Amino acid sequence: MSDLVIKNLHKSFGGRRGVPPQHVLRDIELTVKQGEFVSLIGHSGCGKSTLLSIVAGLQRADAGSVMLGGAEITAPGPDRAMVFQNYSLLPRLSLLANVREAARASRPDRSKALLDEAVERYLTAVGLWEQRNKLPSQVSGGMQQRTAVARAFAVGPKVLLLDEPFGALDALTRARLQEQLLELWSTESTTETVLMVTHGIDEAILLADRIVVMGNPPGPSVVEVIDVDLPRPRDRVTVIDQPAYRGVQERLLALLHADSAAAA
Ligand SMILES: Nc1ncnc2c1ncn2[C@@H]1O[C@H](COP(=O)(O)OP(=O)(O)OP(=O)(O)O)[C@@H](O)[C@H]1O
Repeated sequence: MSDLVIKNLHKSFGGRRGVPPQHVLRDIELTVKQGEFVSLIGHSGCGKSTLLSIVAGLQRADAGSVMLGGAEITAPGPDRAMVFQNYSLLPRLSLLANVREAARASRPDRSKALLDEAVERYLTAVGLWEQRNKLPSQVSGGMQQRTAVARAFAVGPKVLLLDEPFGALDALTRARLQEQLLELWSTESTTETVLMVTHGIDEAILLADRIVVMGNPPGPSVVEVIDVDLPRPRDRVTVIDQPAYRGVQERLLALLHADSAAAA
């Protein structure tokens, strides 16, 4: 099984030239099971992006380990793909070339036919096949983010890491992209596990199987893990009437409010 297992993880920044270290992540113990969708939520600065980038292999922890399928993560790899808030497409490449180049570089052993098939499938799934020859500057922010999502799926990762990917989008575009993400994750891809940073309580409940509430230092990084016991597929209009939805929403609000009160 390709579970993602985080054990005893610590991370600080600074701590040189007489400046005390800033402890950002403290003693994180978290297992994300293969096939799970887990959201990370917490106030600004509690270390959500830092945790995601350690799982991506872009940063190293000071102590502890992150294992994927029994192997320790020490560097980026094609078994993980990350989507950032700010689109991060290459400006001189078309949407098609952005997706194709990332997919080709991450899996050079894939045949041209399989590569072309993956690129077309994911650009079509996010509704951008017709726009494929445009440059990022010629399309909207929402379209750029859809391209970034298509690119991440085309890489064929086991684990998708999403760092607040819809934060910069308007509500309608965000809703559409949430649906496309769920569709891709649940039906059309090799991607089984999703770890997603969000600031949106409703977004976390709509998408996740479990929500990890993170707190600001000096307390522990993981304050509570909440199960979202709502059947799938979830409909954003009707899901909010379910008692389980209200329960999770109230618990999240209480925890996040308590953390802001402690930080004040
Ligand atoms: N490379 C770095 N060097 C020094 N400090 C850093 C570095 N990266 C992050 N930090 C600090 O670590 C803390 C956590 O940052 P991080 O971006 O992980 O938080 P976050 O929870 O994702 O915040 P936000 O919700 O605002 O994006 C912040 O105080 C930040 O300034």
